Amino acid sequence: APRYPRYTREEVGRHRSPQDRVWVTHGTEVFDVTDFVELHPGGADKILLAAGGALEPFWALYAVHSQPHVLELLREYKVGELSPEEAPPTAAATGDPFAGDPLRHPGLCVNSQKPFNAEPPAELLAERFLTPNELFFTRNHLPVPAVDPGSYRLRVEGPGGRALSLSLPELRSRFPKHEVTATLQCAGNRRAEMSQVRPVKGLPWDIGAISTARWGGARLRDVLLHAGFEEEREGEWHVCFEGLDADAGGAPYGASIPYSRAVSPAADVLLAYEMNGEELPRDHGFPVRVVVPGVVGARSVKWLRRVAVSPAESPSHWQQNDYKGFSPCVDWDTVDYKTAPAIQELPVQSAITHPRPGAAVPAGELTVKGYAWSGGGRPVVRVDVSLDGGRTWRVARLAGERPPPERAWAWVLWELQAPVAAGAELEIVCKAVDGSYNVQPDSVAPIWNLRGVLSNAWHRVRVSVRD
Ligand code: HEM
Repeated sequence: APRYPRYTREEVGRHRSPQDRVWVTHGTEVFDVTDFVELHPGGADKILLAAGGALEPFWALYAVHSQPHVLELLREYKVGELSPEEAPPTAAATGDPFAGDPLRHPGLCVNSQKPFNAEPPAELLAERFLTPNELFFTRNHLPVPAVDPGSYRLRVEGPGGRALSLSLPELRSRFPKHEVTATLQCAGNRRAEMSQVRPVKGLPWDIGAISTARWGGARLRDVLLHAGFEEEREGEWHVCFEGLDADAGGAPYGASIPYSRAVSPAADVLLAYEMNGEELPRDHGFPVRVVVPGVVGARSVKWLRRVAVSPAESPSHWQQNDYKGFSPCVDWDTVDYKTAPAIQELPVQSAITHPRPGAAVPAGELTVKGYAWSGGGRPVVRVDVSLDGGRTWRVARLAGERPPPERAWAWVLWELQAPVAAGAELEIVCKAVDGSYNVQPDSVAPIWNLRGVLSNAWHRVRVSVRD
């Protein structure tokens, strides 16, 4: 057998265009597929999304590739093997607190490198109900902590000093594993549209700061009851979470949820150690994260080190002075964060993932695709789609099974087919309705807010139909 040169993932990542050659990996093998790009039955644009990284997360979305003839074809393009002893740089060695961050898939659309914030390409977002882990949107506030699973301990505390310390094997063995399919969405999803109205402060997320996974872990409820806390508490209590990620001054990321949600068996709040059947990836909170279904992603604290029952909300910056909504009349000179509640359940949301803005689509039958979701476990009951800017409407077909009422934690994917005539200019619009008949606002300006959160106006995509 031929001996192949060894490459690091970083070296592979430098080959992302026909000019620099297009390299991809599959397993531990490296391929130069530059000459295949134009021959790809799925299109050159699709194959380029994987350029510089692993094919697996993309092929997980398109089952056509799990056929022997595809692997055979790939074998012709082999140029190397991945180095087995790829030692990542450490934060201590370089003085860069982000140097120990994991390697990411180059197909992600990056909004900020340090801390790392990235979303999957919109055209792939709704291709599958479960988002592959490598493509799941990543929202980090700080460097990714390096956690040794052997010495990891989760502390559970309350007033009066009641404390429990759990190792990873204890968390896995003492509590039944509970699985929940839940969508997480960042409060800033679709912020880019809001900044077109007036500038806002924050990462310019497109429509991809939302993803869905099957999470596995212990129920927070079971852990709290095991630690001696009761089913109900008089008055307003909270459960505060702290991560192992900390800023330069040592302050950890933190957030809290109401006690009633934390102990409710119907709320399905998890201390998750699995994501889509695998251990949590480092970017998603290895070894343990909170997953609060139906609630803004900011409360699903990653790299969890401490759970504390408290009479007050988390004192963290991100609970007190961020992730809150304000009137369009409030600016940075007048804002008073104490006057608004922390965002918990999110409003109803939907977006078009296909076609993309500015596309030139063929005449004939057009397929419009997208996602829809609502907070608080409210199911999406309908998605309306317009091709003429909202003058006339059709009802999209919702895919998948109907979730149990009040526990609709995951998005629905929807699709609409409609005939379109050559030369037409279309303004495609979508809007979702949830089980409480909440609807999305028709435009962005009336919900504009200085931090660019809760951006859920009708999603509009302009395309032209080719002659
Ligand atoms: C080197 C990498 C790749 C190879 C060798 C490859 C190969 C192929 C082959 C042989 C087919 C036809 C399969 C059949 O019908 O029997 C196919 C179809 C397809 N591929 Fe890929 N592919 C690659 C990467 C990708 C990526 C990264 C994506 C998506 C991001 C993708 C998306 C598609 C789609 C959507 C089709 C179906 C096209 C259709 O039937 O209309 N492929 N690919």
